Amino acid sequence: MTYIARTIGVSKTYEGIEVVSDVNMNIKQGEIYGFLGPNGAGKTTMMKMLTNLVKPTFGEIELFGEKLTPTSYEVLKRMGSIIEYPFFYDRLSARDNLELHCEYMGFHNKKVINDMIEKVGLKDTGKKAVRDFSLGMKQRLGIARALITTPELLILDEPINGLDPVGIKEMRDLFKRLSTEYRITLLISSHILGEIEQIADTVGVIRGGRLVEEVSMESIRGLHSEYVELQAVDIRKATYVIEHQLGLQNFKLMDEQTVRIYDKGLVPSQLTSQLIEHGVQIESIFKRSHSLEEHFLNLVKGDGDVA
Ligand SMILES: Nc1ncnc2c1ncn2[C@@H]1O[C@H](COP(=O)(O)OP(=O)(O)OP(=O)(O)O)[C@@H](O)[C@H]1O
Repeated sequence: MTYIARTIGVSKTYEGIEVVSDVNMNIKQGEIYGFLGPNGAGKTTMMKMLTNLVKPTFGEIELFGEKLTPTSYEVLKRMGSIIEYPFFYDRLSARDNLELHCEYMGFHNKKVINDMIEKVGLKDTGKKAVRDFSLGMKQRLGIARALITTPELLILDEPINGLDPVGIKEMRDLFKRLSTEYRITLLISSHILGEIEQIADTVGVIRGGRLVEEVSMESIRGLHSEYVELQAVDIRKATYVIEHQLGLQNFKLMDEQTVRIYDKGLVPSQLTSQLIEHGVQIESIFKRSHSLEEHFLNLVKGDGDVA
């Protein structure tokens, strides 16, 4: 497994208060890593540490396999970020803003500007001043600016915050494109699950400065599909009926009395009538669906505002 960024036991204390505690994050090359947590959980602080804006009190950070130190300039050149709200000259156009940025950064390859403007979908804005941009357009311009040095890793703190549904959709599409077409690894923070779950490959959940979960969305989806749970006196007989009479394959014996059936095509009324017909005494039967939302809400319970 190639990790583009890792944190090893990272903590940060401000004025005697530990706001990030012993965090181990593992961001794989090429993925979209969704960093989810309520306001004040420590997302921005983590991102600032990853970009060398803030030094960890304890622990280590590895970027592109190298330990991050105060002089890791080469490593930092391989990443782009938007952590605070990006500043623009609001009387100037998107292109002029990006040109000024290149000059300021001493980056002489201005040819990339057109590519970046196109990449983030601002090609048609022409001479329009940034002050007349929507919030979504400004966010995309910020991303274009962060992409100018063609980073391999892009770190975005709450990039969807405040956008309307159209803006959110455009931003999501942009993230997917950056990931699939341009192979950029993305670390995106949010306090809203719905924003993260549709795009992320891996989700890290932070609460009160602690990373309470880091998991692939694929495994989470698998875990939280719907199932029917059956309790019966003679569970062996019940599984025989499930397998041979109803032709179902996807079930799991949980204990001496309980079986969970994951088959999507299962009709519970059919199951009960077959079981009764074959003399199986049913103790209980119910359909369960533990949604993704419930799962994450349970993880951050107590802190309130993860939606
Ligand atoms: N420079 C600082 N000095 C003191 N405390 C700080 C500083 N920066 C952040 N904190 C505190 O650290 C905690 C975590 O803040 P952080 O901004 O990392 O959280 P967050 O998850 O990004 O939340 P939000 O989405 O509200 O920005 C908060 O309690 C915050 O008040």
